Amino acid sequence: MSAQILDGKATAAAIKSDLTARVAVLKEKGVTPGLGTILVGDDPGSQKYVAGKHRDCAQVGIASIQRELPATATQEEIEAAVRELNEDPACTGYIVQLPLPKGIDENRILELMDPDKDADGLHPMNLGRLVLNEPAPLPCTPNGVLTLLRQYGVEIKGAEVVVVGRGVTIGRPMPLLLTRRSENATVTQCHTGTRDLSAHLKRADIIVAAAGSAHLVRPEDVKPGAAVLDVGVSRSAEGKIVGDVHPGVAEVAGWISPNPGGVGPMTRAQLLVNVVEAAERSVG
Ligand SMILES: Nc1nc2c(c(=O)[nH]1)N[C@@H](CN(C=O)c1ccc(C(=O)N[C@@H](CCC(=O)O)C(=O)O)cc1)CN2
Repeated sequence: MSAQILDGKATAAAIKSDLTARVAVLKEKGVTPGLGTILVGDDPGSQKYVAGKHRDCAQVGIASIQRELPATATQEEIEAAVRELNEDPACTGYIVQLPLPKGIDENRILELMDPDKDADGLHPMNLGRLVLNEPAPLPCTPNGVLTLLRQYGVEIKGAEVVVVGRGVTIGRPMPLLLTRRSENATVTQCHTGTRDLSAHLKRADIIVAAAGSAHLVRPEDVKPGAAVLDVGVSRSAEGKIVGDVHPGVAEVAGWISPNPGGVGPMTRAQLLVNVVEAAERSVG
């Protein structure tokens, strides 16, 4: 058996094509959506992701606002950049690229953002709205995972889903999205404290692997025909991406997302969706 590829690159391209048309309509109404990014430090991965976000913006006609601070930036300096984007009328929505350097209070930075400009859906108010089932910008990676599953017709309703990881960008919000009535999945959240990960994985119809642990999910852990989404990123000595999913899983799974080329491009596409939706709300 060889799994069907959940092609994030192609699905993201289709989303961006739709957004290009929507941005053109907004511009006719005198509104140019703008995405801001705050990047602190010189982590090559983060630099690459932020550059990709701005490349996407250029493709669909969204304006880019880039703020870069050195790794030595203080809490106060980062907070000043956040306040500046909160006030900038050209900035429809923005993100603070995570993780921030050690010693910076990340939660305080997120809390300081204007929730109406939170393009990542990670402000506590927006995460709270998600819990309360109120409209909110959805966190980009979890929403990208859902969009990819829907695009390829993977049954989510009633599915047993195992999410591996509990980080703020994916692991925490992913079950919130999956357990909404519109999705109706049953979710088990696993993490480094889980006693028998393999036992949980073996029961899953859908696995979302977001632990950042190379080849954590092995072929023998996967139920034949399951959908496996590889979200985790580790780097080999040569700097190449190594996902959380062992390559042999493709022989057992029914669907698999490549890494790179799977959830990463979807994360970026959903970010643009959040910015365009915010701009559309502003024109009513
Ligand atoms: N503020 C945020 N910070 C971070 C988020 C996030 O959603 N918001 N998620 C991750 C990183 N991330 C988004 O910023 C991200 C990860 C991967 C990609 C991507 O396009 N990956 C490519 C490969 C790129 C490469 O070669 O390295 C792919 O998978 O094909 C985009 C964005 C942590 N921080």
